[in-house]
Amino acid sequence: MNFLDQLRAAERLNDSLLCVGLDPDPAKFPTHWKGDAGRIYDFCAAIVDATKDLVSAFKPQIAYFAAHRAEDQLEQLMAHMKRTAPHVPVILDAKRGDIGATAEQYAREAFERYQADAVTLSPFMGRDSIEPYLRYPDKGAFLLCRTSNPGGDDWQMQRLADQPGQPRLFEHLARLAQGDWNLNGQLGLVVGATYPQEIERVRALAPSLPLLVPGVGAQGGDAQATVAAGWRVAQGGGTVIVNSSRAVLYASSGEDFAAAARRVAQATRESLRPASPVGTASKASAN
Ligand SMILES: O=c1ccn([C@@H]2O[C@H](COP(=O)(O)O)[C@@H](O)[C@H]2O)c(=O)[nH]1
Repeated sequence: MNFLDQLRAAERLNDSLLCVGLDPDPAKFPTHWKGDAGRIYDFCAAIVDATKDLVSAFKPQIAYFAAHRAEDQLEQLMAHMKRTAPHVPVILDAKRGDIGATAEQYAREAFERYQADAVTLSPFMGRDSIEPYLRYPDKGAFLLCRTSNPGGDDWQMQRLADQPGQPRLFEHLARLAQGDWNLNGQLGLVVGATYPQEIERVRALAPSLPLLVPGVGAQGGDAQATVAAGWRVAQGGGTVIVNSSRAVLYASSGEDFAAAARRVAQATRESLRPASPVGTASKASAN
């Protein structure tokens, strides 16, 4: 099963557009584990176990593991997710971007070492920096397009004078990802929930691509506006994968942290309900 099929199956099974982000920060761990980087696996596995029937995807952010020399715990966690939640695709948030030869190694890391189903990439170095990931035909790749942070304006909102209509950089990228760059239909785009108008614009330019949307929860993005702007499955278009990390992970600092995470995940899933049921499949999207 390829990444998109896996994603749509998980959305339907769990009736959800929510992605729980796994950003383990030992300084924020529950009191009994606080500051203990040796508990990264235990913490994340407990969150996975508590939410695996509520999500369409999980998104571990690699920096939170690498910073604590916890890559072995990330490998363990990936294996845990494959074993206990095989129906939930895992997007490795690595934001890689480098020349082709180096990208080949990053692709091996994401897809062979960690067994991720999809990866996030920075498209700044162009098409040849993306191609090595697309050689894994069942895997997905999400390109940073209109990110959730204020500094995204610095590049992504600039206009390209030599393109017809002088599109903004993020608009140009959305077109490329929907078109020429998407060799085997593996690409998606990252668009922040903090900019619903731009989600709508990206959706217009990339009607069928899955959009990974971080920014609800701790960053204050509007869940309902995100779904209204980006979810087009009922019309035969693309879906949204709406990520929340800190708001779920650190819902409680007590021993009840996993139960509290589950409650927040449940409430967030509810806040992401589209007008038609998540499982809606039009003719086009069922293909
Ligand atoms: O534009 C982007 C791209 C990626 N992220 C990542 O998503 C999560 C958000 O975490 P919260 O705690 O829900 O704010 C985090 O891993 C970021 O690296 C993003 O926020 N914005």
